[in-house]
Amino acid sequence: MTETQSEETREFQAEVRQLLDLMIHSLYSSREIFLRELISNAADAADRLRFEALQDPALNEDDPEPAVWLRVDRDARTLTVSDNGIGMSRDDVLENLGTIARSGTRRFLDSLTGDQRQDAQLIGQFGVGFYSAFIVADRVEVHTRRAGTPAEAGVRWVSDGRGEFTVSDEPRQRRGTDVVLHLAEGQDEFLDPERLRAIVRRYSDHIAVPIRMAGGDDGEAETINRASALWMRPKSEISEEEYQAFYQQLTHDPEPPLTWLHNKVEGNQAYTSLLYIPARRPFDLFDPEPHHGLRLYVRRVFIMEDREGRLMPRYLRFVRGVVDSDDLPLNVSRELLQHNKLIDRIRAASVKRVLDALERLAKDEPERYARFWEAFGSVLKEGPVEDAGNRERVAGLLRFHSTHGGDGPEVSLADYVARMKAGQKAIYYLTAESLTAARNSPHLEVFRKHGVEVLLLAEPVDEWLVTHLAEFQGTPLRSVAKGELELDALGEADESRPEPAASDEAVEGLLGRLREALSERVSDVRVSRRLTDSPACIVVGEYEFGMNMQRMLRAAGHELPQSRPALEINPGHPLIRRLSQGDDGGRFDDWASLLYEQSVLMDGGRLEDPAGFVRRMNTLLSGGDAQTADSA
Ligand SMILES: Nc1ncnc2c1ncn2[C@@H]1O[C@H](COP(=O)(O)OP(=O)(O)OP(=O)(O)O)[C@@H](O)[C@H]1O
Repeated sequence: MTETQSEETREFQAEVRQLLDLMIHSLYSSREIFLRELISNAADAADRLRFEALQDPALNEDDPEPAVWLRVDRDARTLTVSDNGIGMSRDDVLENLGTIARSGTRRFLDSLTGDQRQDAQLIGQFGVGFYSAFIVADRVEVHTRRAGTPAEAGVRWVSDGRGEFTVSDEPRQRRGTDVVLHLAEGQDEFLDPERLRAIVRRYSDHIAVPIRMAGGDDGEAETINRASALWMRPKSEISEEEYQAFYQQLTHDPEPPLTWLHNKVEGNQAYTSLLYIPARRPFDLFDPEPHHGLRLYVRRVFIMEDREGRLMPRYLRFVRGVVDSDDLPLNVSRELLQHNKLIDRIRAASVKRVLDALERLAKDEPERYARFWEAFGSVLKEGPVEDAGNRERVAGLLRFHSTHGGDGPEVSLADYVARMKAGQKAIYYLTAESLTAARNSPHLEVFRKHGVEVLLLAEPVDEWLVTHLAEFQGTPLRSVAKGELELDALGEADESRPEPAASDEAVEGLLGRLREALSERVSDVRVSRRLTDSPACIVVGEYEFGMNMQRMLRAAGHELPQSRPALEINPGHPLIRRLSQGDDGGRFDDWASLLYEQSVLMDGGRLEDPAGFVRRMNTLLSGGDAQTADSA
């Protein structure tokens, strides 16, 4: 095939085009990060080759030592980043470099702030690294061949980054990839070996693959990064800056990590782990498919990034870092990892280390712990659901909003238990759709009156949490919105219950009439021990899903049996008093509906017939004159 026959020109996918436009025109500050991105791709390619060659050594051809090269051609004004990694086939090239937007691209574009410095830092995190070449180059060529394919399968990709790229066949002896940057006007600093060396040291020093550059006048190539596995060095010899730099290379997170744990386990099953707890939440923390995981090495050879969560459970998925085992076989496969005792042991020990560290942080540095909680608290709340074995420990790390706390989520279960009232037998909580809804819920009235603390849970995950966290250190957790309340345990409850202003018979009579009027909608109507200010509220059975949970489940497409809540009324409220005295203007059914409907609304629920509700309310507000309202 001649080159022209194989040549095709394509347009960049729309979002890629937008991205390129941005690279070319606005990401000018910190433009040196392009080198970090290209080196990181090259090193990944080397790692992938090494892994595949474990199964198929022929892929190594006669060039088994992985390396990345930087080459400068002053006359042509090019900088080339080369690797002898896995390389790309023609299809790979088409897919990876232009026709398909990667999932991060849209989100990257959405996250831009307009502040160049900040935006440039986003590049690496969103997996849009390759295109950063166009920050400094006005023409980029990629020459590549996939390992294990013949020389004729080589491919060339060229673009000026302005809308189109061209792909053609190009025989190539060496496997792997060369990325040739034709530097744009004014970018000559990237032809200066000293400058390149400084950038590599700053951003890529701990990349485990050697980065080589033709050095001084003798043309000898020298390795310009450390290319050593930082985690294998003794702790005492690693500076704080080195730990942080390694973290940055691993994550591209511009912010330093909150803390890290570096452990060497000796013995017949030896391994080393270096685990980092980041300080801020990555953009993809809640993606259903995890993008990152701990990096697993076997005797310094990179095996895989553990996206399946074998080394770290999902509720600790924010932990980044490295595990390097001395004892796993080098040809370890994903399947093997699923059932491996050594992996199980490493995982259990790593979880313990992270929980230890979080407990220490919570105890010794509550302010930094609060930062951690803000970033990862809602993920940690998955812990009691996912990890029954560590339920109690994780529960101890949780922080909540509370009727007795300040503005932030700062109350731990231990705090709560320590200040429980004499006679109080449960940790009370309320789940709601939002914090405001929780704070204003009628369910809190009697608790406020008695000064009993209630935890306010307003995140979706909280509903799952409380179904799996029945107790904390022997004290049961109870929803204030479920079942009949037993406030008697608090001693003072009985005397201070709201004084029914109507006679018992009148209230009994009202209950009967309400039951009849609302028989389709509620399971029972009873006198409330919860309310002091509101006329009525909705209550579900002790073992039923709360209203909020029911709404979430339905929204997620679950079919739930129609369960009817109970309606509780407050005989001390003027409205209830009026109704029990028969003062309803001949519109008892409307009043009954209204009581029910306002209770549903206060609970954050939706009405089946909102228009009917508004009509009834207007009728009653205008004095219950049926004629005017109905004919309107
Ligand atoms: N030197 C290379 N060798 C082999 N494949 C490469 C090379 N450079 C890029 N690629 C391929 O192109 C894809 C896109 O690269 P790009 O830098 O845009 O994103 P990415 O590296 O996937 O993102 P992330 O930084 O999240 O890993 C890569 O995933 C890889 O498949």
